[in-house]
Amino acid sequence: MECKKARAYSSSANLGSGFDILSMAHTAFFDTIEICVENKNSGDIVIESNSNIPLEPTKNSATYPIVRIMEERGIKASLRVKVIKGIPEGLGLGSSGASAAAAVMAFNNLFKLNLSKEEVVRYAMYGEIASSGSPHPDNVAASVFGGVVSVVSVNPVKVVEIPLNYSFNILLFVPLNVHIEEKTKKAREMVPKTVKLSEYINNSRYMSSLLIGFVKGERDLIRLGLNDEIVEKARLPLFPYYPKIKQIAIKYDAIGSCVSGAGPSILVLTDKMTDENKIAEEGTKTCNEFNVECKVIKAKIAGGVEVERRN
Ligand SMILES: Nc1ncnc2c1ncn2[C@@H]1O[C@H](COP(=O)(O)OP(=O)(O)OP(=O)(O)O)[C@@H](O)[C@H]1O
Ligand SMILES: N[C@@H](CCO)C(=O)O
Repeated sequence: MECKKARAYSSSANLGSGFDILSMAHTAFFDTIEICVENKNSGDIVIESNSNIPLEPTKNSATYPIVRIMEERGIKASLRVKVIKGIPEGLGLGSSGASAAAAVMAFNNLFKLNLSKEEVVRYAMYGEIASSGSPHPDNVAASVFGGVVSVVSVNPVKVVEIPLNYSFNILLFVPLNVHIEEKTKKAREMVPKTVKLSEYINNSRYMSSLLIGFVKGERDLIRLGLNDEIVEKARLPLFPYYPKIKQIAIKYDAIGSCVSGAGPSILVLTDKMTDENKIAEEGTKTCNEFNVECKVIKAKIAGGVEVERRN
């Protein structure tokens, strides 16, 4: 029986005002997906997992993309898919997206499809439909490409890797005692359908500042760019502790802070000027004030999805 394993890292999407556009992969956590071909004459998929995720192939973000690839390309095979979760689910860390990215990459390798990275993203987006009902491309793009990415087009999928000329570390405030059923689906329903022109202009300024800050290596521009007047504001009830954590981050000279994806995790970018310990100490106290127990994870920018080489 032939098998392939792939690993994909966690991600924080919606960087600043980059809702559904800007995302970064980080080393905080990773998922591993192993796909084995049992035979090539039927199309059933059996899922095994170490975590409490759906085991119905069309409901699991790792396997729904595989179902769609097999349908689209007329591939018949009985598969055993092991979803080894390292990324906690429903916390804004791109858990569903990483599973999808790793599964598509493993399948791509197993069946020698030679998919481009953007085709891997296109198929992995089906995984986000399975988990949240919408094919948002940002988490999967970061898990596939690594680094910081901008999804500049979805039809066709076009992903641009952002050159980073400012080195930074990452702190993530990850709530341990928060579980919101279908969190991203609910969070997407909270986003307003229309916005004020002034909010649109300010958010466009922030995105411009963030991108230029990353490329030119200008700390102040990155800080200014990590703001959002539309989506974070609309979703604030999901993470009421965020404004105070953001203030603490700036007080102790972080580069900046924003919500990680649809939350409830919070992302803080730091460098040598930052007092990370004070941010961690006072930020976790802030979580406690809201009856939330936050764990602080230190991480760095991660690479893209990788097929594990059998030694
Ligand atoms: N392979 C999978 N990995 C993680 N979650 C999965 C997977 N398959 C289905 N799900 C379901 O998707 C939901 C988690 O996805 P959701 O989009 O809400 O959050 P997330 O992907 O963990 O983080 P983010 O907010 O960054 O998208 C859970 O209800 C989970 O049961
Ligand atoms: N852009 C997506 C990311 C989910 O992590 C959303 O905010 O719904």
